[in-house]
Amino acid sequence: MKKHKVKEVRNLTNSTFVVRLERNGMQFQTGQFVLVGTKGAVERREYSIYSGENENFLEVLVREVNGGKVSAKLKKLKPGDTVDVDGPFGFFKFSPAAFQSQKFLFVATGTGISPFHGFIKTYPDLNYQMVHGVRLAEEAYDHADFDEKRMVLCTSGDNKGTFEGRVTAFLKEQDIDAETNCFLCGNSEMIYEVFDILTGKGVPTSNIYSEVYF
Ligand SMILES: Cc1cc2nc3c(=O)[nH]c(=O)nc-3n(C[C@H](O)[C@H](O)[C@H](O)COP(=O)(O)OP(=O)(O)OC[C@H]3O[C@@H](n4cnc5c(N)ncnc54)[C@H](O)[C@@H]3O)c2cc1C
Repeated sequence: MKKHKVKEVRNLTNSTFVVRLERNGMQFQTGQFVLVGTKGAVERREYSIYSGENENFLEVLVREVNGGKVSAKLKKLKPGDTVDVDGPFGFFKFSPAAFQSQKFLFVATGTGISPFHGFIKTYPDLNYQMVHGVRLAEEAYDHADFDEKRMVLCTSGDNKGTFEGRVTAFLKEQDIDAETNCFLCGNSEMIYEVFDILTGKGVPTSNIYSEVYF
């Protein structure tokens, strides 16, 4: 475990924020996660790495969960504070060179967009479509960092996104090339449903990769 100093906390909504930490030389592959906790705390939680492999800082995107033990403490962090970080861990690693087809579909709910932010920061020239599902359009976390033409914002609680409804409803309407490499990240319910939609459209299970948050 290492101590990392907080450089900045950037609020994106009332409950969601980006914590920028000193990188301290940490090597990782985009898509991996770190365990983060406040200084000396017993409890730590997994957070996908939001920043790119080549940036000189380490970022995580966190949503404060109601009554959550760790996320509520992270919300109170200030520049200069220290957090405990372990890792990197995980197999949701992304390296475009590993794929024959260079067509990528990224599907996320809520803060599940975090690893994909890391992907595009690391590999800005990717041929991808990002489908992001949130309740309200204000939860379009840092969408300006993505290519506007490649982003679909699905909103289930207002009509201010590109598509009104859940990511599952959007995907059901799409033709998806079976060669597409599909990456899913977020809550388990979405992942199971999207998995069925994609396989139903002929995408082989070997082309589907997922990271479950809760
Ligand atoms: C591999 C991995 C990567 C993750 N990456 C991120 C990330 O990048 N950003 C992020 O915000 N979270 C991420 N999470 C979730 C995170 O690890 C914590 O579970 C979350 O911050 C809640 O922790 P807590 O201690 O505040 O709440 P707890 O006290 O542990 O739990 C409170 C309750 O909230 C539920 N819960 C957990 N996460 C959410 C959520 N996002 N929305 C609604 N309910 C939830 C739990 O199931 C639990 O019932 C990731 C989880 C995993 C397994």
